[in-house]
Amino acid sequence: MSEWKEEPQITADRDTGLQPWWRGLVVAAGCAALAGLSIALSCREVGMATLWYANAFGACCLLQSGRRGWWATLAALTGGLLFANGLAGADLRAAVLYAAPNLGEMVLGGWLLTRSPDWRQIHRSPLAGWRVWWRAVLLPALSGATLAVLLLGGTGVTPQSATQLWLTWFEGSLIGTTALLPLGLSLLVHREGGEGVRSLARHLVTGETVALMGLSVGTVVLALPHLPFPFVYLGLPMLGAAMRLRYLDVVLQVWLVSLTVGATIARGGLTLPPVHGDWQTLLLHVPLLAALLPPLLLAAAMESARGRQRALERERERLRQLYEHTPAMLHSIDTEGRIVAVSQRWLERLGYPVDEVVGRQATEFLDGPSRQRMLQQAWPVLMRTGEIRDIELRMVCRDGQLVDVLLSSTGERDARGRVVRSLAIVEDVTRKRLAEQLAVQFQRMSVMLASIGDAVIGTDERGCIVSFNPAAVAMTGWSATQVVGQFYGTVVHRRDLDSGEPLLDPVLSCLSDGHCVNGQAARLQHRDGSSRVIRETITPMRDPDSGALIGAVATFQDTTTAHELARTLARQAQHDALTGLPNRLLLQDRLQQALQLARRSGGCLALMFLDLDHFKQINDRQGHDVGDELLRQVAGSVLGAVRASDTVCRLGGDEFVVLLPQIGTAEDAAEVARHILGGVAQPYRIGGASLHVSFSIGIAVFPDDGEDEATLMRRADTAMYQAKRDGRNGLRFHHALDTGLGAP
Ligand SMILES: Nc1nc2c(ncn2[C@@H]2O[C@H](COP(=O)(O)OP(=O)(O)OP(=O)(O)O)[C@@H](O)[C@H]2O)c(=O)[nH]1
Repeated sequence: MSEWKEEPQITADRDTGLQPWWRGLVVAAGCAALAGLSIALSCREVGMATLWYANAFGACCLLQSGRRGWWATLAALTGGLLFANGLAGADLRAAVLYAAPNLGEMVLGGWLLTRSPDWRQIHRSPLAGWRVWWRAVLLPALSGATLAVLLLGGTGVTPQSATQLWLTWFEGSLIGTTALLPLGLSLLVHREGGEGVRSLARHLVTGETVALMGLSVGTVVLALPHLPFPFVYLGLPMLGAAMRLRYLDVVLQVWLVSLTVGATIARGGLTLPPVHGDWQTLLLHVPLLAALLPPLLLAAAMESARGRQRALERERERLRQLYEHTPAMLHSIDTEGRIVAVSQRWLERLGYPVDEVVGRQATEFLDGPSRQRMLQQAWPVLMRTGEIRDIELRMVCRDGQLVDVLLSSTGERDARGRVVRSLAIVEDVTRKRLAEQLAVQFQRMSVMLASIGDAVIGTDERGCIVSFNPAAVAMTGWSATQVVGQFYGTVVHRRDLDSGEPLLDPVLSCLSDGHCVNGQAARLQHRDGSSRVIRETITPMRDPDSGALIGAVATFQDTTTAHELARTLARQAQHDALTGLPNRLLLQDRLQQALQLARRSGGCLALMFLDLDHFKQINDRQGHDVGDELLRQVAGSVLGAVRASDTVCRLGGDEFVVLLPQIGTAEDAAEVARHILGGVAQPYRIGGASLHVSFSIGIAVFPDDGEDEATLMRRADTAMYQAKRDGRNGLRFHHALDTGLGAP
């Protein structure tokens, strides 16, 4: 023995928990028991030990003891062997001579087992079983038999010849170790795997195990005494059990069968073949070995196959779980296009139960155009190349909803390279497509908002700005980044057009009552201090589904030009173009207001008609332009003669009207008229000429001369004509026409 290699993985003995002396006692007792059993089963009639179990036990004990406990184990085994031989009647010398070859076998077997880890695979690899057999069974038996002949031959301890001794030793050791070593090694393997004794026992005591073991043992009991070639019959149940039972069950059965064979032979229940003694042992042991060894190898092969089968099933189950529960839409189809498997995600997204999907054509779940594309383009490519990538399709949910998908598929091929099935991954791109469409729409809207001439400002539900287009930037002077998050009213400063007072934030009122604020005109203050007139509209924005307010959009446009134009037009409509004085339209308006006031207050007003005297002559002599200028200067003179609250208007030609809205008496009006007459009496210097003009003035007084506009106008006109008739350059009151009063 060169070196005992510490086998780091052998842990059986190192954690038994037994005290060394107690363990030694157990080892010695076990060895003695098995040796004693073997001796007891020896067939004395033929002078041989049919099977020898102690060496298998010893090899296992040495294997599990490790390097440190090796000597103690060996000592215990020696003690056990000596005790058994002594008990069988051998003297000490004979016992020592018998024990020595057995110890040699144990050591050789144990050492060879530690050199190779094959024994751990014994239960699931026939090759490992074979290697273990010839290394730990055959070689030790050959060595032991040879050593026995060397030690015992010629000592008189045994009556057998050297050949007989070698044969009986070799065969007994070979059969006994073949029968027991696999059981011992299996128990060690199970113990290393953490399987307890109870679990092993529960597994062993099953109906099938007991029945098959009973069949094998019964075959031994029946066949050995009564049938020729009994081991042929024994082989059948043994092989049957090897195919059905676990390896541990089979090795236990092998050991029990060997025990039964040994017991049967010991009882003389075997009819030995009628040949010479040496041949008799061979013809007994070779068939027995042939009956015991193949079931062991077959059981390992079956265990291995079952292990592979279980691994395959686990793998298949794992793949099935992975397939069904992977968070992706998967389906598999056969060559006819029928769905054969589908993932949970696929079913959830399209809303189908699995039994409505499996077996149906995959194209049934596509809309019309997609079905055509699949059948005419994608499917032929898949069948030909075994692969298609990112085919854009539209699937139909159970409720009719459409789902945009990208389908990629890979074909499974048979041995001849033909596609027999394909696995498709379906990517739901509905949201992606929607997002793309929204992005395009958003871009278009952004361009539109940027291009639009009106300011467009979006706010959130609180009234804070969220978008601000370039027109708004131009009109307010704020940049979009400066205003986002600010209230509309703090950015868009608006004032009342007439009063100039700051206006409230219209977005806030729109958001509070949910109503549009339509076409409000206001003056917008630019950041640079300038202002412009705007017309703004505030519209609430609502969530299309819930109807809840989600913000507001304010739009306004610059209406400064239109506003100024309107004001100019309004002014032109009410004023005389030549003199800038109010015209008849405005006069009527003011007269109406003055009459209302006078009626309410009980006051008086006067309406004066003024007509230039002989103006035609000036026109004719000096020209129309001079006449125009004269009219302008005369208008200024009249204006200078009245108060700011009075209205001077030109009716047309050389006719003027003065409205005095508040007078105390008619004399007040006469005073003003005289003042006017005095004013225009001054010469006007126009174009180098000095021109003299005068007015004929007719006056009507409210309420004495009339109570409405038309009457007052008519009567003032009448009075004016009277003034003309009376010689011009004077004034006449209407109410004094009959009395001749009112002359200056
Ligand atoms: N330069 C100028 N002349 C005007 C304008 N409108 C009217 N006239 C002239 O004013 C004159 C008015 O003359 P009348 O009021 O009819 O007669 P008159 O010469 O003033 O004489 P009496 O009124 O009777 O004192 C006409 O010759 C018109 O052609 C105007 O806008 N500019």
